[in-house]
Amino acid sequence: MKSYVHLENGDVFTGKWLTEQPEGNVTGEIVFFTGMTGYQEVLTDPSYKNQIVVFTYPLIGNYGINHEDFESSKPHVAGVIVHRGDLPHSHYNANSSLVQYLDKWNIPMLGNVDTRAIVKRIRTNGSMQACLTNQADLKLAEINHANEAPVPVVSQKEITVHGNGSHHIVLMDFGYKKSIVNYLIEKGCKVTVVPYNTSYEKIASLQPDGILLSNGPGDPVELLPQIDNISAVASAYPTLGICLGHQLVALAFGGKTKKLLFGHRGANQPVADLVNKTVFMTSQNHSYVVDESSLQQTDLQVRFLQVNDGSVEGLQHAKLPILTAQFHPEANPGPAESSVIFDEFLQNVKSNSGREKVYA
Ligand SMILES: NC(=O)CC[C@H](N)C(=O)O
Repeated sequence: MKSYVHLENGDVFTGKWLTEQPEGNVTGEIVFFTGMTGYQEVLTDPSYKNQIVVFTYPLIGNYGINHEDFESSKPHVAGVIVHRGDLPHSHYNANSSLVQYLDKWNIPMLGNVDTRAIVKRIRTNGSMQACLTNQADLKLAEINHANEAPVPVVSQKEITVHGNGSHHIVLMDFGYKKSIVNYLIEKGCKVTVVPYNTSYEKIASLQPDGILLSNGPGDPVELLPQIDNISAVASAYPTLGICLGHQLVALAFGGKTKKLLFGHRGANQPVADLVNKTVFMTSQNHSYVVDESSLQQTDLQVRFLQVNDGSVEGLQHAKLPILTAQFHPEANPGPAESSVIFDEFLQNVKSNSGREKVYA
């Protein structure tokens, strides 16, 4: 039976279900990921909540699914589009196939799709809404189905503590990837993960040495009701913002964000560090960027730039120990060379230790 990918602009592509076929139509924003590997991390990164991911590498699933590479406890993507995704897998660490894993969570995967043609269309028309379905004809309203704001759904509801190192980092969870916590623990931190809307007062009562504003799904502007709280927290402690966390710092200190035509998602995105005069390869997954022109009247300075399109990839504050990265210094999937960002953050944490916590 033929199945279809309908794009918001009217384009239709055919495919075949490689997983159980879904009960109804599956809608979401269609985006593409260019890494050759890393599908397990992508599927379980909460930043992909409500998105349909097209994998550009034509052979997905060939090393199966293992116990170690999850970025959270379950997959968050709305659907998956591949060229081939059901060939037998082989890896010493694998304990299920990609198809078995997706079926367990009722996430549909459409295969035999001309993924290159879809990606070319997204690159021209921009990211858009899409629908995976058995129906050859669909009305635009059925494709343009709005999804609920994703951060309140993916952020954890309880406070949890991880590791027992000597630097205490409070991570505000907008949809965090496990690798961020693992990195901090490896570097000698105790990490307290708190829900995205935890108040400044509650965070202060935890006596953090530093704050990590995590990655997460959706448009940063959806979190404007939280922005005064985020500003109070970031102004009071050495802070590192990653991806959505970076965008939230920009909004909290007077900057603006805007949507890229088709986003950056992959494992070979070059970034220039304007302070250290270096270029490194990074792992990325974002649709939105900080608008450089909006930073002029603020205390935020551009620290990192995308080499391919010149967009803002990170910031530092002129007076406060605040550092941000649009890319993922924790990598997973992808190159780990930008993990030095964690060292710089922890240096800020150490330099601040023993001082009054509140700068104001
Ligand atoms: N990985 C992220 O944190 C993504 C940030 C934001 N949701 C974006 O798409 O730009």
